[in-house]
Amino acid sequence: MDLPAQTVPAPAASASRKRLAVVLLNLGGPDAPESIRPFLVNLFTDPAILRVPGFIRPWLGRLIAWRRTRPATENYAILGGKSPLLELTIAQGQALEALLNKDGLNADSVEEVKCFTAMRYWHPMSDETAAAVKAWGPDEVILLPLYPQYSTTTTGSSALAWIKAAARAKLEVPTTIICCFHSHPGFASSTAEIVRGAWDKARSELDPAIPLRVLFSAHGLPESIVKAGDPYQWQVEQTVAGVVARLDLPDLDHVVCFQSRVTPQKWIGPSTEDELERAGHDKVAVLVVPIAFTSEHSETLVELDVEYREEAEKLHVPGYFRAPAQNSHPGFIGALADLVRHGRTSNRTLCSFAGPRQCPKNHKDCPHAALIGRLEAMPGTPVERTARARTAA
Ligand SMILES: C=CC1=C(C)c2cc3[nH]c(cc4nc(cc5[nH]c(cc1n2)c(C)c5CCC(=O)O)C(CCC(=O)O)=C4C)c(C)c3C=C
Ligand SMILES: [Fe+2]
Ligand SMILES: [Fe+2]
Repeated sequence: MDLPAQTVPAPAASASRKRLAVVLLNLGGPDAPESIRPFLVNLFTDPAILRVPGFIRPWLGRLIAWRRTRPATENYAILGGKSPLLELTIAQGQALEALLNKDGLNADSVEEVKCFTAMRYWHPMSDETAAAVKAWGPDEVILLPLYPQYSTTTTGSSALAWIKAAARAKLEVPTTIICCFHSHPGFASSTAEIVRGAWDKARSELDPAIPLRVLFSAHGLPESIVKAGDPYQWQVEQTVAGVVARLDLPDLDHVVCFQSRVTPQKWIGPSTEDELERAGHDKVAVLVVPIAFTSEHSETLVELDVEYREEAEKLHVPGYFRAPAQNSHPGFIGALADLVRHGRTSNRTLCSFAGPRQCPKNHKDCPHAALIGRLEAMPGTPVERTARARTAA
């Protein structure tokens, strides 16, 4: 596969010039119709996603992927047979790289920053990217998930995949993992700016007599994963509270809901579809805000823009509007730059937007409780080396 953003010249070693590789972690999406099935197989055979005994997983995962291929193919056909996620993630990386190189990271040191992309379920995946990062020869690596809220199924899974790939590539440099930024002030403000713009536009198009309700719609999760201790739902609620506080819309009618249920188990709710039904019943228009995706992809462009819009019409919802995802919004890229700066100076292997653990104790799958030990115990990995160096210091 051609990876223009990651084919980089070999390092021109210089003692005074430090190199920082920022690896953007994202989910990935098929790049052609024939990639849809193998992409889904990668997704459904991930132990973080399909929590069944290991000997059943390859069979069951393939079966679920096979069943999902048809609806997924129909969805991706609307987008020309592929996901836009890679292009949008590369664009975010380019904007972040330009900003970090322009503004610098520390007043007292001159550094060169390069952004790379590692996708979890489709190319470029961690092994390819770890090799590209190694070839560039950084002094330090920062892993930056494009998921604001931590879930074992997303950031947790990607971080583990990266650490294993980095060990295979013998990429032995200090590595910091930014685990979440659900309540980062810059992230909340830039999201509020986007939502406020969409709100003002919707209001200007809507009959003033019709009330408008904001549906903050996040990707759902099976309830069993949340009950097992995954902090994702709690973190989504924190994001929404932070964004609403910055909207300057007193008494805003809003709700947090969850979309994209793809397995038969019980998923967390309320579902976005149920909220559309309630809006139809209450005769209020809706502004749907994707709150757990930072770029457009199949679930915003197809599920929100096509399927739920049609559903809203059927349910006689008197108006349907959708706020865009962050993509390369300057405020959002500024927030990512701040996370990188903070991660570098935190002196932590695992760093939230504010440094230490943010999740209340009952979320036992918070990475500060559940992931850090596993990462540090992986022999020969960059994280283990960072941990040892930090312990020694
Ligand atoms: C916050 C983000 C996400 C969480 C949490 C998440 C959990 C999760 N996802 C599935 C199954 C599928 N997800 C699919 C696509 C997809 N998922 C996310 C994000 C989260 N997933 C994104 C950004 C994308 C889109 C990629 C793209 O198309 O550009 C898909 C494939 C599409 C489809 O078939 O509709 C599946 C399947 C599960 C089971 C799960 C938690 C257990
Ligand atoms: Fe998903
Ligand atoms: Fe946490």
